[in-house]
Amino acid sequence: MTSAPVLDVRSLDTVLHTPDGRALHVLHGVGLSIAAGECLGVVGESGSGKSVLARTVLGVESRTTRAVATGEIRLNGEDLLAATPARRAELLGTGIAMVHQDPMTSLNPVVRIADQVTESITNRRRLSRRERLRTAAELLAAVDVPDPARRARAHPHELSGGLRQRVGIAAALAGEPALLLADEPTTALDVTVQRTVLDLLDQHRVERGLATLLITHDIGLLYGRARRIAVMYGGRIVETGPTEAVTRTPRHPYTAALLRSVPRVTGPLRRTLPAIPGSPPDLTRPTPGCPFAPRCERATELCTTTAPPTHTSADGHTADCHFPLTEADITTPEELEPAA
Ligand SMILES: Nc1ncnc2c1ncn2[C@@H]1O[C@H](COP(=O)(O)OP(=O)(O)OP(=O)(O)O)[C@@H](O)[C@H]1O
Repeated sequence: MTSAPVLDVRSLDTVLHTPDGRALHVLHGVGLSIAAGECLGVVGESGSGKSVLARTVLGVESRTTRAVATGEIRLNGEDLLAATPARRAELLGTGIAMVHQDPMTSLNPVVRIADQVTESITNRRRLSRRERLRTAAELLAAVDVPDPARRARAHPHELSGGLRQRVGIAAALAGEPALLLADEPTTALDVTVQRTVLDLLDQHRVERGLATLLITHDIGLLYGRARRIAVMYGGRIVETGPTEAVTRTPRHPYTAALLRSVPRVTGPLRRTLPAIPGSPPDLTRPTPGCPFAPRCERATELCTTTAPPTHTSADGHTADCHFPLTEADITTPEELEPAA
């Protein structure tokens, strides 16, 4: 990569302080970077810390839980963890924008679409009602919302789920951010609508040179979209590298298990999907070793007592594991076909 990354995260730890007085150490030493126009796919099971990572980068907390982040988050070189609250607020929408899982929860039901789509613009300068409607219609047209002038006057409940997600994307793009965080942006949508929404995100990423962090629990969605993948487990990035390398020759046993649980699209019509035995780590009981050890077939005592080293290949493929898989161990390539 020659250009400086748009997003550069190093040694990021996030601890959540819950209203009942617990301190949950969710993110551990997370590092990643995304260049302009690049899509990084972040994949992992439920509870692996993907959303906490996105919220930490965005700089927003849930209403009840205070988040304390340490390490480095740089946006075009600017140290966000050292930025003032006023500066972070200024960057919301204009530097970093987020597309949420369920647009019904991120859109305000009683506010007209035009006012929501133009919010990151009107936060900075006044627009007349007529200007808001015209700008919103342009933004909606750019994300292929049919009849945009009429939709700009509507409220969220008057639109289908797919159109609401397009409104969410229009609102995210309105402030011309450098970085887009998309947290399971199509989970709430029908399978047929999912692809068109992901294609739309791809189109704007390429056209605008947007750095995109695409969060999903479905590794199959990332084929052909993400140049690189980061696999999260227990709040850590346990494997990362070019999509092709990570999916064809996974090094971490967790990634291999995740890949085995992707539905195959060739061969016999149905087979039972292997779930990964065991459950995700309990954040209230941190382990000194590898968080995946209790579920890993390859684990030895070393794995439960000692943090795993990072193995790095020349193509930037890394895996944090005492006993990474080798070519000889891998059985997934013949089984895996990119999701159609
Ligand atoms: N506001 C909160 N208060 C307490 N615990 C939280 C809060 N938000 C997240 N957590 C905990 O942090 C951990 C990581 O959660 P996170 O939502 O980031 O996972 P995820 O990988 O995004 O999962 P999913 O795919 O289900 O969205 C979980 O154990 C979760 O229970």
